[in-house]
Amino acid sequence: MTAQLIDGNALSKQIRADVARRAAALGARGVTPGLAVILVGDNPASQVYVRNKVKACQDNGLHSVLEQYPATLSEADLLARVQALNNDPAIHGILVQLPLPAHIDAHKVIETISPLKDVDGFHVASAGALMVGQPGFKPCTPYGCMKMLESIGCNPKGKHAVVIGRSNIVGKPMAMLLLQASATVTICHSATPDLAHHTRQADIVVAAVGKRNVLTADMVKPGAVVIDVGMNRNDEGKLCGDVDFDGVSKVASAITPVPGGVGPMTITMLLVNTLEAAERAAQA
Ligand SMILES: Nc1nc2c(c(=O)[nH]1)N[C@@H](CN(C=O)c1ccc(C(=O)N[C@@H](CCC(=O)O)C(=O)O)cc1)CN2
Repeated sequence: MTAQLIDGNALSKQIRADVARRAAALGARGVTPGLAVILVGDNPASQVYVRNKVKACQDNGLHSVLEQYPATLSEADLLARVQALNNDPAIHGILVQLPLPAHIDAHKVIETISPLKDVDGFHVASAGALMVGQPGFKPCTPYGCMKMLESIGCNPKGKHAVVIGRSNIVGKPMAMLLLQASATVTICHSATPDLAHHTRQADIVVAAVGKRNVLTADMVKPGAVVIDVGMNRNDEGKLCGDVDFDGVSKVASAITPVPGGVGPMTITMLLVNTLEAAERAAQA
């Protein structure tokens, strides 16, 4: 078997075209969706991600503001900037790029963002809304993974999904979204004794650990759908995911690549959330 490739770039293109159409419709009513992106410090990967976010806004009719600060910015000053953006009517979404420098409490910063503008979906209010099935912003990466499943006609209802990883921004919300879609969900993590025992029973596996080769071909049920959220470097310095792509793609029915899979979808769903924030604000 050779797995179908779930192309995050191609799917992003389709979804972004719809975002651009809806943004134009909102613009005709005098509202331009606006995203503020805050970057603290000079992490090279974060610089690339925020630049890509700003460009994606520009390309699809969203207004964006990039605020860059030195790593020495104080927590109090960052909180004050977030407060100011909470009160700025031209800004519908606020994103603080992670990781933040060690002296800044990321939790405190995220909790300062208004839940109405929390387009990353990281605020406790957004997490709570997801847990109880109320409207709120879904974290972009797991939201993108759900769209990728939908794009290949994979309905999680009645399926067994195994999520590897329990982070607040990917693993836990991913499990909640799959549960909401009526999957039977198992969350595995670093203290799970026999990971392969669980993954071999899964119809859907989502790997979100941040470690190469966490999922190999012998751990996958033939025909399973595999979503790779990982972003690592191999020995040659090439970008790779958590999944042994070459091996697993011979067993799975569908698989996401790295690069070109979940990564671009993360930015696409940020655009979707920002647009939705602007649409909600225009209705209020
Ligand atoms: N405030 C946030 N911080 C972080 C998030 C987030 O969603 N919100 N996620 C990650 C980084 N991230 C977005 O910010 C992100 C990572 C990777 C990609 C991506 O498109 N990756 C490409 C490869 C890029 C490369 O060549 O290096 C791919 O997979 O094809 C997009 C967004 C942590 N911080």
